[in-house]
This record gives sequence, C-alpha cells and structure tokens, in this order.
Amino acid sequence: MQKIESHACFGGRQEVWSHTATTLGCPMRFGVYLPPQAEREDCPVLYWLSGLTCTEQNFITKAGAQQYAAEHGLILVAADTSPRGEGVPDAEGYDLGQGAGFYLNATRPKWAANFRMYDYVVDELPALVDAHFPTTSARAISGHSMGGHGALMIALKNPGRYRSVSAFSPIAAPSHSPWGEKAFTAYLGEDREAWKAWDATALVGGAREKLPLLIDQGGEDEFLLPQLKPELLRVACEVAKHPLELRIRPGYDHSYYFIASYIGEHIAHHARALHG
Ligand SMILES: N[C@@H](CCC(=O)N[C@@H](CSC=O)C(=O)NCC(=O)O)C(=O)O
Repeated sequence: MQKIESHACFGGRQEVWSHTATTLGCPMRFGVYLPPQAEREDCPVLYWLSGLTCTEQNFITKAGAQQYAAEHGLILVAADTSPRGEGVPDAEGYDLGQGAGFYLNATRPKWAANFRMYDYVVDELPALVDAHFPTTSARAISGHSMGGHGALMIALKNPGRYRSVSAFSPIAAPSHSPWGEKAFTAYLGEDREAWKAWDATALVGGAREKLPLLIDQGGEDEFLLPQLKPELLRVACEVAKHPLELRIRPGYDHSYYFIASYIGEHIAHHARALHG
C-alpha cells in the first residue's frame, strides 16, 4: 500500500492509495475519506462505484460527499472502474475495457485474467480497507450509472453483506441497454442466460434478502431512454415484491452536478442503516 495523496477535508482527510490487486493482476488506486470521528473510533464504510470513463478521482473531486460523511461519521471508499495499465486488455471506445469493467467477473479469454471487478469490490478491496483503516464491520454500497448498477447487483448477490444500497442513474437493466449488451457480450459471451447472474433486474426475483433499493434518477438525463431503463427494474421489483424507492428528479441530467445535489440525502440514508 502506498499513499498517493492526502488532503485535510471537513476536519478529516481525503486520501488516495495505490496497491497491487491480486484479483486484477495490476496496480490499482482507490480514494478513502476518513471523517474526523475516525481519529478516535472505528467507523462504518460506504463503498462508491463510479461510471464509464471514471477513475477514483471523479467521485472524490466532484460529488461533494465529504462534508456529509464528516457529519455522519462514515468512511467513504471510492473504487476505480476497471483494471488498468500496459498489459491489461483494452478496446476501442469509452464503454468497453479500461474504465468500463462493469463490476463483473469476465469469462471470455481476452478479459478473464484481469477483469474481475466483482471479486475486487466484494472481497479484495474491503479486506484491504479493513486491514489498514479504522473500520467497523458495517458496510453500505452506492454508485452512479455503470457503478449504480454495480452497487445494486452486488448488494442483491450478497445478502447480509451490506446494511444499505443506493444508486444514482443506474444502468438498471444492462441486458436491455446498448452499453450493457456490448460489455456483457465481450466479457461473458453471446449466451444471454449467463448475463442474468450480473443483471440487477434479472437478479431481483431471486434475491434472498429484501434489502430496500434507493434510486435517484434525473428526469432530463440524456441516457435515460436509450440506456438506463429504470422502469424495467421497477416492474421486476413489483413482481418480486422487492422494496424500491425510485425518485425521478425533474430537470436533472446524468452529470456529477446531479449527484452533488442529492448525495447528502443518500449519505443520510446510509448513515441511518449503518449506525442503526
Ligand atoms: N464520454 C461519453 C459518456 C461518458 C459518461 O457520461 N460517463 C459518466 C458515466 S456514464 C455510465 O456509466 C461519468 O460519470 N462521466 C464522468 C464525469 O465526471 O462526469 C460521452 O461523451 O458520451
């Protein structure tokens, strides 16, 4: 573990760390915000998963989350969106390969050795965080777009592991989204049955825990109709009687300006579950 950045922030510290990820076979960076409470006590952790093209930097520099984490005594961990670097496979376009890991474990030969973001986010990163920072065992997960879907999918696949889950503008049904279809075909192959294990809308019917899903979605989001399709998740939740609060926010787009406008509400939601 190597500390890359450290900044005083709302009475705590915003740091960036680098480490060698064994699940991904490459060096990785992550952001960690330590609230002032972490100087004297263990704190619960909220994991954040970003969207296409992002690194660990987008959330820590644009969302304005630190002030709310300081208020509620939460550690924030911002993961990168894929393995990276020379020797890691990549592809043309911003929506596949580096910067576009989709938080799954790839099975196709080109990608399978490195693109294991599911194992990284669920197991390797939390083990590292718990070993190096003053954490309690209470965890929550959230994210945006590709990462919003990643948070929902990971929570649905891991009953009991997260106290709460939320998402901004998730790619709610990736098997029915051009972004998701491109990525799932490349990482998992043509067999759509294999996709169901990585698609939150397909998973919700079989979820063993009714962890409530909180979603905020901008009403003027340019990707809402062609890519995000939260209505498909809403129907799946209704059929499965799975609790979902889907809030459409008129006037907001897909950007971090939207996230910054509502991140305080999401952090308060997670704090209630994590401190309860
Ligand atoms: N560059 C592309 C769109 C890329 C984009 O909008 N990325 C979003 C996430 S989209 C879904 O996962 C993002 O978070 N970008 C980073 C940011 O800081 O805004 C295009 O131009 O169409």
